[in-house]
Amino acid sequence: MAPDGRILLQKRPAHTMHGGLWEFPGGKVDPGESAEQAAVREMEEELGVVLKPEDLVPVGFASGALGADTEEGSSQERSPMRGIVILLYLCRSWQGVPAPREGGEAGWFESQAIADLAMPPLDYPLASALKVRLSADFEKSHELGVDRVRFPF
Ligand SMILES: Nc1nc2c([nH]c(=O)n2[C@H]2C[C@H](O)[C@@H](COP(=O)(O)OP(=O)(O)OP(=O)(O)O)O2)c(=O)[nH]1
Repeated sequence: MAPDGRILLQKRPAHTMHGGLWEFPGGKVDPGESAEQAAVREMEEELGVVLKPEDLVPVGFASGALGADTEEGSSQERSPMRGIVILLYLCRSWQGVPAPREGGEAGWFESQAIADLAMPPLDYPLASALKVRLSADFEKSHELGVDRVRFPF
């Protein structure tokens, strides 16, 4: 999240599952990694920015069937279902300027605009969890008289 409250999302490459849809940046956890280590690694690999694991604030999670709403998903329905759980973290500080390294597209969005984007199914509940979290942060900063967090809803 940028200091002005905008959130970075990236567009999934056209040829992949959910291709062309906007998603929260991230990727799969490798064996032996924690979720936070995976997030730090993926942000460096995909966007060229360095995050500290301690700067990651858990926001929420979403779970469902892998590839739901896709052709891949419907073919998987005939085999044992493979589940997917996505964890969303908020990070307000990093080193470097985020830019897609793998030829994709990234964009900064006002948080209230995210739910109007075309996204894979699990990114919608993640966007709702983010909205709740930012709202709580705003209320808290308001109570404390701190004008640290912009709340655009
Ligand atoms: N963001 C998101 N991904 C989803 C949803 N449903 C679903 O099956 N997926 C899949 C797409 C991807 O295969 C996987 C996310 O892994 P990923 O971000 O590492 O994407 P990827 O497999 O295309 O990339 P990579 O591992 O080759 O780098 O989860 C969803 O609702 N949101």
